[in-house]
Amino acid sequence: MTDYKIAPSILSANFARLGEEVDAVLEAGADWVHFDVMDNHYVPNLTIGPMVCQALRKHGVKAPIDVHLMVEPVDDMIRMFADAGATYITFHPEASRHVDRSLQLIRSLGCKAGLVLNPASGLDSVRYVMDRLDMLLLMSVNPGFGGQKFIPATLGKLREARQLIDDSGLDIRLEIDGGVTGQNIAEIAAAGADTFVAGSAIFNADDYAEAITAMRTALES
Ligand SMILES: O=C(CO)[C@H](O)[C@H](O)COP(=O)(O)O
Repeated sequence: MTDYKIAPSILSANFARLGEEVDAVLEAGADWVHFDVMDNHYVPNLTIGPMVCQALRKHGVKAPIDVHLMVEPVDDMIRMFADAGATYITFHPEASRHVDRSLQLIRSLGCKAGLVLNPASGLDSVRYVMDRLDMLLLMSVNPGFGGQKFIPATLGKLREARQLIDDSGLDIRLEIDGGVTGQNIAEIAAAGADTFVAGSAIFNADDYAEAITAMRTALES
C-alpha cells in the first residue's frame, strides 16, 4: 500500500498566528509542513525565510518540514534552511548553475534533497541526477501564489515521472503542488503522486480535520 503524505502549505495559513496554525493542521492529521520560500526574483512574490523555519522548530514542531525554495540562486538558502531545521529542501533546476552540486550540498547538510519542475518543464533535467534525489516535486500551477487551479496536463507528466522513478528502482517520493483538493486528489494519486501539498483547500476550510480526512478517504478509495 502506498505511504501517502499530506503536506499543508503554510502559504495559505494565517501568518499572524503561524505556530498555532501549524499545530492545528498537524493535530488535524497532516503528515508534513510545506514551507514555501519566495524571493520576489525567481517568483513575483515574497514570503518567509529560515528564521521562520527555526521559529517553528523552537515552537515545538517535530513533523518533517518540507522547504520549497522558489529563490535564485539557491546554495546560500540551502545552508540557512539546513541550519534552521528543514527536513526536505527542494529547488528549481533553472535556479542553480550547478544542479548536481546543489543536490549534493543538501544531502551533505543532513537534509533530504529534491528538484521541482514548473508546469511547462519536462523531465529531462532530472534524468541524470535521479540518484541524488529523495523527492521530485511537480508544480501543477505556476509558482508564486496559492489558490490557483490545477493544470490538467500535469497528470500526464506525473505518469511519466512515476514510470521514471519506478524504472530507476530508487526510493524517491513524487510530490504534487498546486490546486490539490479533496475532489481531485484521487485522480492525482492514480497518476502516480504519493505526496500532496495543499494550501487553500486545507487552510480555507472551516474544519482542518474534515478537509484532511476527506483527502485521506479519497486516497483510500
Ligand atoms: O508553491 C505554491 C505556490 O507557488 C503553493 O504551495 C501552492 O500553490 C499551494 O497552494 P494551493 O493548494 O492553494 O494551490
